[in-house]
Amino acid sequence: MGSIREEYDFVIVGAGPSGSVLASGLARTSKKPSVLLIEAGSVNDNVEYTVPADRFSLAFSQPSLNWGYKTAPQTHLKGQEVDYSRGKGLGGSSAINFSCWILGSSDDYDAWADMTGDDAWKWDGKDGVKERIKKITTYHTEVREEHRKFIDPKPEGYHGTSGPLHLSYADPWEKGLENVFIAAEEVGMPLNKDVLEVNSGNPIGMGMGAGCMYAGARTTAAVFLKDPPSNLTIMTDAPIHKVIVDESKTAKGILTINGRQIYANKEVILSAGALNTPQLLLLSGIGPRSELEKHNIPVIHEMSQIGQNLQDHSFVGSTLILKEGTNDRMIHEGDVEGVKKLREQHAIDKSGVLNSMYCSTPMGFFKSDAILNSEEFKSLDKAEQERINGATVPHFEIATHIPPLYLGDYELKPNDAYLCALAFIMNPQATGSVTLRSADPSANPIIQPNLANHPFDRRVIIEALREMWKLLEAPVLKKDTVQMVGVPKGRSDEEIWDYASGCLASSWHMCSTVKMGKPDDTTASTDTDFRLRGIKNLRVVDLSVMPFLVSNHTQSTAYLVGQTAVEKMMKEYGLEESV
Ligand SMILES: Cc1cc2nc3c(=O)[nH]c(=O)nc-3n(C[C@H](O)[C@H](O)[C@H](O)COP(=O)(O)OP(=O)(O)OC[C@H]3O[C@@H](n4cnc5c(N)ncnc54)[C@H](O)[C@@H]3O)c2cc1C
Repeated sequence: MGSIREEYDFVIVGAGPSGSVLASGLARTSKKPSVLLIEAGSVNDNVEYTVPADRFSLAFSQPSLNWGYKTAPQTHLKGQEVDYSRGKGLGGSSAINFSCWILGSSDDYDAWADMTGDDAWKWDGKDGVKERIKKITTYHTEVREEHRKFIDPKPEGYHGTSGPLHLSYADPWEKGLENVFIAAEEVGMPLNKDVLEVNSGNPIGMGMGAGCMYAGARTTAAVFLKDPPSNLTIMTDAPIHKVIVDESKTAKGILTINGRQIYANKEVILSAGALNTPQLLLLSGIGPRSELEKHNIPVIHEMSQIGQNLQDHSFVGSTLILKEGTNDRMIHEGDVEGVKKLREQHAIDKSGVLNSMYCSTPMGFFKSDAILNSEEFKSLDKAEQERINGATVPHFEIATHIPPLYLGDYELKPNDAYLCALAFIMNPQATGSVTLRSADPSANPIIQPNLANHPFDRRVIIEALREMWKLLEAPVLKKDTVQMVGVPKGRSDEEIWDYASGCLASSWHMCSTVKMGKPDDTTASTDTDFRLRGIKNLRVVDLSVMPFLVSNHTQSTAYLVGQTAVEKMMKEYGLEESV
C-alpha cells in the first residue's frame, strides 16, 4: 500500500465511491501527482464480505463496517430513531450497501445541469453523464432467453464495456420471481422493457435493478483501489479530525484524530459522505456561526448552508405470506445447516445458490395521476412541479424480493414462503440537517432528516402504497397468497399514514448537505467544479454536493460525482499530456 509521507499533491478524505474513483483517477494520470486517500475504516478485504446473498444483511451483521448512526427521534414518525447506516472502510457505503444499480432519470440530470449552469451534468452528449458512467463500468447484459419478455437489457451503446466496476443480472431468478412482472401487466402497470430498459435514462415501468455483483462476488468501490500505482498512498484506520485552514482561508492539509498533520501541495478534497463531510467542515470552523459558537469552535469561514438541505428517499412495505412451496426463501431464513453448506460451497469456488438467492430485485418506477392531481402536488412551486412532470421522472418506486422486513405481528414459520415489497417516495420535499453533537470529532453528529415530514411526501407514500397493494393483489399472486401482513387497519389516507409513520425507513440515500449551485444560489456552498466557496484549495466530492436528490438509488451518482471531479481536475491541472 505504499509508504506514508507527510506531504502530497492531493489529500482525499474518505474511500467511498466518490473518493475512490477520484483518488484512482487522479493518481493514474500521466503526470502522476502524489495522492493520499485517507480513510477512517479498515481495508475490509475479507472475501466473506462479498457474498452476493448477504447484500441485505452485511450492513447489520458487521458493526466494524458501519458507523452505526441513528437519526434524532422523528417525532412525526411516532418517535422512531431511524437506522442511518454509513459504510466505514475501503469502498465506504458501497461495501455494505444492497448492490442495486439504478441510474435514474435523464430529465433529473438535465435539471441538475440547469440548476448549476453546467452542461457536464446533462445526460446526453459526448461528454454527458451517460458517457461518463460508461467509462467506469462494465455492464454484463446477459439474461436468460425466457426472461427477455420481462426485462431486455440492451447490449449495444447504452452501457460501459471496460470500466473497473462490474454489474450484472443474477442467474437463475428465484422461483416465482417472474410473477411480479406478470402481476404488473395484470393490473395495467407498464413494463420498463417496453420503454427501453431500466438503466437507459428512462426508468419508468416495472424493471429489474442491475446488481453490483459479478462472477460470484459483490463489486464495490474498493475495486478502483486494487493494485494502486506507486504515487497513490492509501492510509486506513485513520479518521480525520478537521481540515487545516490558514488565516488567508487556504486549506493546507488535514489533522487526524490522533494528532497527525498531513499537508497538501495542491488541494484537500473531502469525500467523507453527506453526513461526515459537513461534520468535518463544521469541526474545521466552516459553517453557520451560531452552530460553531455553540461548540466553541473558532469561526474560520461563516457559511450558513453547511449541513443544511439534507435529503433522502424513504420507504414502507408489506409482505405476502404465500402457500408452502411457492418459493424457496425460508432456506436462507431458517435452515442454519443448509446455509452453512451453501457457504462452504461458495467459499470453495464462488458458486451456488448464494449467487442467486436475494440477488434479483424487481424495481419499478412509476408515475401517478393521483399524485399529480393532488392538492399537495399543486402546492409545490411551479419549477418543481415542472421537474416532477418530466417524461422520465418517476413519482414513486416499488421494489420486491427483499428480506422479510414488514411482517406486522406475524412470525414466519419454516414451511412458509413469502414475498416482501417496498414502496418508496421519489422527489421528497422534506429537508433536514446535520449538526454537531459536540466539538469532539469522535462524537456522532446529530442527524435530523425529517423523513417524509412534508405534505407532498406523505401524499406520495399513501398513493405509492395503494399502488403496491394493487400489484400484490394481482390474480397471479393472489392465487398463491395465504394472507398479506404488515398492513394498516384500513386504506383511508389517515389509516395508511398511521401505519406508515410507525415503520417508515430511510433508503440511506442521504445527500445535498453541502450542495452545489450557481454563484447567485444562496442555498449552495460549492460551485459546479466542487470548490467550496470562500476557501482556497478545498473541494467537496461526494453526495453532499447533489443540488437535489435525483430519482435513483444513489451509488451510481456517487461514482459519477467522483469521475466528474477526475475529469474536471485533470483539465484544470493539466494532469494528462493529451488533455
Ligand atoms: C445500508 C445501505 C444500503 C444501500 N443500498 C444501496 C443500493 O442498493 N443501491 C444504491 O445505489 N445505493 C445504496 N446505498 C447508498 C450508497 O451506498 C451511497 O449513496 C454511496 O455509497 C455514497 O457514496 P459517498 O462516496 O458519497 O459516501 P460513502 O460511501 O458514505 O463514503 C464515505 C467514506 O468516508 C469515510 N469517512 C467518513 N468520515 C471520515 C473521517 N472523519 N475520516 C476519514 N474517513 C472518513 C467513511 O468511512 C466512508 O468510507 C446504500 C447505503 C447504505 C448505507
